[in-house]
Amino acid sequence: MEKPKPSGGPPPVISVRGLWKVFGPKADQVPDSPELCGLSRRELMDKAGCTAAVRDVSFDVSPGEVFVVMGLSGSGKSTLVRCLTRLIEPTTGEIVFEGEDIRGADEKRLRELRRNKFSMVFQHFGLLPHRKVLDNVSYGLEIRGVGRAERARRAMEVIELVGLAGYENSYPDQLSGGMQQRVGLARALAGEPDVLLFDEPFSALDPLIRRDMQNEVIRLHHDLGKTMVFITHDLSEALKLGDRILIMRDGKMVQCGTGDELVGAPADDYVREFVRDVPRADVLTLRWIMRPVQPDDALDGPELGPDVVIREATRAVLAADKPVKVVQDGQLLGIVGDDEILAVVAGAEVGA
Ligand SMILES: Nc1ncnc2c1ncn2[C@@H]1O[C@H](COP(=O)(O)OP(=O)(O)OP(=O)(O)O)[C@@H](O)[C@H]1O
Repeated sequence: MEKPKPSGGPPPVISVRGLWKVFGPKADQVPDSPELCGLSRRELMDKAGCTAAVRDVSFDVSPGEVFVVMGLSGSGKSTLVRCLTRLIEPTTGEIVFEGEDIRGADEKRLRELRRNKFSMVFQHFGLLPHRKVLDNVSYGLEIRGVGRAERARRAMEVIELVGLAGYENSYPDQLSGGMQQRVGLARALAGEPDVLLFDEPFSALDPLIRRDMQNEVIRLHHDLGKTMVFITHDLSEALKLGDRILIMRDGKMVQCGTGDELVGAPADDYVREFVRDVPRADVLTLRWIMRPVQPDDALDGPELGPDVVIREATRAVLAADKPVKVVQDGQLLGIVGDDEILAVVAGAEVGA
């Protein structure tokens, strides 16, 4: 099991350890059986009639983080995220949310958590067709027993936030797909959840609308700072939105890291293949290409931080007649010159 790295930051919002979800008649036996665990997907089905959708996954989500779960169809993304709120009951493992053991929660507490702490945004919006936008957005508040006037006030607030003011009295089928997904977003935000869970919310939208919606999520995240867990099978979406990305394959976590870690140091051939076509200069930072200082290096060149993306540093490095010093907190970490920049821009592999 890959151990999550300890972090010196605030305690995680969600902490998952050794999580398994196995479907099938002998599900409980699989996690503890080295023999069954060692079987391929096909063999496990033939031998025990089981599918291990999530296999021994561990990770932490930090407050305010956009945490992306990525993988091909069937890799276990939806099952993993549904296990977080026990919409799907895990087979074994630990899930701690804001310090509370979710697996120990009774039905009543789970309902409270799902209503008040988590909100989910789905691919197929899940809007109620006979209700106006305003009433769709305030539906969760209604279930919570919030009064009519307060519901309407809060719903209008989030309708404005997602750019739908003027459409509050429309019905869902009068709106485009992108607008319907904005209603889904507004509905998720209305209850002021601590965590937003997105299950491939933009997969059904056409590319331009999809880009708008991605930007909308970035803007909302910037404005509201909510913790988000976002499922996608699209690497460019993952890189655009995710502070960190967990890559799944056949239920297992293959790698969990920042976009530049996945691109600069893929854990295996599977991840390497995934990130192969990503333009390195757009994702990697100077940290990945700096070289140690040599005795004859001129040290009176310009300074840049190690987290500057190579694409943004290219002009400054090439324009300077001395190598650029990579400096953090007053400490010289390394040097970047024309050669290092050109090697990446020309497509050489870094860290592979
Ligand atoms: N209720 C279920 N019963 C049996 N097997 C299931 C069930 N739900 C999911 N699975 C299996 O678990 C595996 C993971 O499915 P899951 O839907 O989590 O993957 P995914 O990565 O979200 O895929 P997609 O992108 O297609 O939604 C698949 O092999 C799927 O067939």
